[in-house]
Amino acid sequence: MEKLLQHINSPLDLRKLSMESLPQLAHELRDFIIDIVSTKEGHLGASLGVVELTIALHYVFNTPNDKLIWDVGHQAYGHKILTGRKEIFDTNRQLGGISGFPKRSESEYDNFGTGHSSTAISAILGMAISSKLKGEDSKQHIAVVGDASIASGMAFEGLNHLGVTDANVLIILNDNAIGIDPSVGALKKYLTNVKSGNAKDENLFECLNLDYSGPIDGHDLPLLVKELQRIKKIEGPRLLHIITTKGKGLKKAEEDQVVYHAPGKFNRHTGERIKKNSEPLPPKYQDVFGHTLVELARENEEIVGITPAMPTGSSLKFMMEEIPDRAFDVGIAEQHAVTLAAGMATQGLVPFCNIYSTFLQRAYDQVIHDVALQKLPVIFCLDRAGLVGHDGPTHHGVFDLAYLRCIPNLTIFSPMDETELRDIMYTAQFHKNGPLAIRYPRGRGITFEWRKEFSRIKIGSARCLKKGSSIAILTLGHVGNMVTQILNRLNQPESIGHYDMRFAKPLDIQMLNKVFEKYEYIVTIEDGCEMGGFGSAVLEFANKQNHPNPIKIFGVPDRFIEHGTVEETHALAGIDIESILLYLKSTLAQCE
Ligand SMILES: Cc1ncc(C[n+]2csc(CCOP(=O)(O)OP(=O)(O)O)c2C)c(N)n1
Ligand SMILES: CC(=O)[C@@H](O)[C@H](O)COP(=O)(O)O
Ligand SMILES: [Mg+2]
Repeated sequence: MEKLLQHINSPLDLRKLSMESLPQLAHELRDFIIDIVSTKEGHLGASLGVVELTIALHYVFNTPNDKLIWDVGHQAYGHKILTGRKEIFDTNRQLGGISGFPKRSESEYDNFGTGHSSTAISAILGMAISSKLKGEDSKQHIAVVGDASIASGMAFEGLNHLGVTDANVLIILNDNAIGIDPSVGALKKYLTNVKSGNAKDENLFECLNLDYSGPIDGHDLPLLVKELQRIKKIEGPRLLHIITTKGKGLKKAEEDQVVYHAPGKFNRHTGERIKKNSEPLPPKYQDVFGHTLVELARENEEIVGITPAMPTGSSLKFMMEEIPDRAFDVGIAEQHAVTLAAGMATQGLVPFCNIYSTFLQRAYDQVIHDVALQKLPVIFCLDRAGLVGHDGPTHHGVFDLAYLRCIPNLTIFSPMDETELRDIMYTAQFHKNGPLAIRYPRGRGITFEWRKEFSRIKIGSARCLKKGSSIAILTLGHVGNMVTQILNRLNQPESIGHYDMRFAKPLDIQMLNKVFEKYEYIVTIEDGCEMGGFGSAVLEFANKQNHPNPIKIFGVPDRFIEHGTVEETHALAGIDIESILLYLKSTLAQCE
């Protein structure tokens, strides 16, 4: 049979198809997504689950004139393929290729850039109000929001406003009963009741003044099209509740929805995941965090763990399995997670609040107002700090050092390896003098034998790893491991000293004074933004202490870094081995 998808280069082509041929197109679209993601990697389950919805939306609505926003955007692969990016979809998330999320600069069909969750309702309402003000009354505005994302505070703020407007907005609640990990909370319970017909009389969304319809089967394409055509004619704020299966159409992905959220490479026929490497590798920082927390929590009953919706990604799941009473997945609720931790800390608990660096941006005021101002001993474990690679600029954890360093009472540590991570976690439970943030990257460390006995780290203490004579390299965190490779490629490695500073705040002033007196040139390396980060802290120190040494800062420059492998994104940011070597060679030449 001739493929339908090959003739679809835009929704205009799609709209020429008969209703009867749409299920065939859905089948092909699903296959296409599976084909590419099985080799190129990326988010899988969410896009497979909305194949029918994607087709129905572009079939019924007049996109891009009608506005469509995909919340989070990890489910928008079908949308990308149907809106002119089929031929380049194999570049998804690769350096120079298309983004894994909707992006305004990429297509007129990507009405709003997403990546972080729960923004779509506010953004679509903004567009709808703008349409009203411009007199474009017939324009439709649609936001697709998942069941986990709609439970977030920001989504509720949007719904609360939406319900008192007459804006032409349709919210599609895509309810698959799972986020990355199973959805949590009272709203999940409510949605389960609605689906099973056990909800009490009042409908939550109707109470919020939305014209509610559903729940309907989100894989029944004719039904979806019919329902969307009906709803399209209604004015004002509406919500359609659809039920879908994450991973739909690939058995393995339906069966193991957590793993197949983003499974890596897999066999496109069987769904079996392809193992990357059989060589033993050092552990992931995430696993060291997860296992260490369990070890510490077994000994210290005050320890609690918190994650906003990332138990698997952060490895808090280990504690949730072993000590469920003291480990909390609060859903996509970063602000709540931080203030919850603050509340617990007031009562003497020792909260380890694990949040991806990029998602802590959501809870900045809570860090300042609820935690630091009250000097509460909350331990922030900032996962995915630095450049994260293929997720790109929405997810790079590069701003944390700058946005945390300026907050009084807050201590900031970054481990260079697994042992340091364990030791600072051990130390953190005794640190009662305000919050402590521990930032570490996505992925593996360097130490195989990491389950060593704990030792306590002195707050504000740096380590000298190698003495030198003319250039001191000061590093913060895992990026410090680059220095060994750099030294191996230099003719005069003896001229270079290396210091693992560990604390971005407080700095080890004693050590720094010695370093600035001994060495002529100072180089700082970090994987955070160069403005306001660790290098800036060293500059401020030098300025205060009147040290005249030239200081070169290697950090992420003042622009958003695109997606690619971690190595590629480091090179884009100029914090890769080659860029640092270039600088060191020319500086060493001046020292001669
Ligand atoms: C603010 C924020 N916190 C956490 C995440 C990580 N995250 C990405 S997708 C996801 C789950 C979304 O679940 P749901 O909205 O139900 O969509 P589904 O994946 O089921 O389609 C989470 C927690 C995020 N993108 N943004
Ligand atoms: C879409 C989203 O926000 C998450 O799925 C994110 O991509 C997870 O990142 P990790 O793979 O680093 O856990
Ligand atoms: Mg979901």
